[in-house]
Amino acid sequence: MPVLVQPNRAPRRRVKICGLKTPEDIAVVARSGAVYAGLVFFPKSPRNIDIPTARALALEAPVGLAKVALLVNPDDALLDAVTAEVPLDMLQLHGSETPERLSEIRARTGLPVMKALGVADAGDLSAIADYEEVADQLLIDAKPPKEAPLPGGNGLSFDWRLLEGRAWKRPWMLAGGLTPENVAEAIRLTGAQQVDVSSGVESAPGVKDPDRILAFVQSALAV
Ligand SMILES: O=C(O)c1ccccc1N[C@@H]1O[C@H](COP(=O)(O)O)[C@@H](O)[C@H]1O
Repeated sequence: MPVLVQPNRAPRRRVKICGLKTPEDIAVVARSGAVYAGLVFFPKSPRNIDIPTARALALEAPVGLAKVALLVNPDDALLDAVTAEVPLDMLQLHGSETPERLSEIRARTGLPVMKALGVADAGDLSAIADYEEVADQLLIDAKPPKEAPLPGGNGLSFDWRLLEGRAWKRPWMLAGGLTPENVAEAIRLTGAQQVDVSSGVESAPGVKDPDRILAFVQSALAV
């Protein structure tokens, strides 16, 4: 009898590719072995898409590719509009949402929430404890500089040694300036089992590069 499932051979590490805008992006991400596809709802971003486009992309995604909506301080109207139209598996909250607001969003949408937290130095790590009880996952990203136009997606990294040996209460994802060239080192230093990338797999802002997506996932899963 053929063996259809080989759980012991499935990589434990999970990769998210964020800022997908076209059916071709979805196809290459699905083929790459990544398990999360990020859809950005933030007008200032070069990766922003409207709700009908997001719906079409989400419907293209094969079973097994989780659709993650990236939102920045969304109000209830935006949450309702996005979740009514787009079949989603998780929300990524990349603004200054408080733990209380996170709980509200979780209850309102019925979706798991991943809270992005920016890190520049050791002092920023104290915020992790504030969210560990309410977030389903944490996303640890580089803190954007004050003048940065975006709260994330800037291709900036932080000192990964700050996370070395840390005990985590929640599943978490490492982000910020990851590339096919540096992701393996980032994983080794931080012990991250999940990694997220946007600008590091682009040929221009908002334009995904299939070869870089494939190289990124291959490097991340090979560690
Ligand atoms: O990708 C964006 O345009 C974006 C906009 C607003 C908030 C977050 C955004 N992206 C997220 O930022 C991190 C790091 O991205 P990068 O790899 O350094 O470009 C990642 O979690 C993206 O999902």
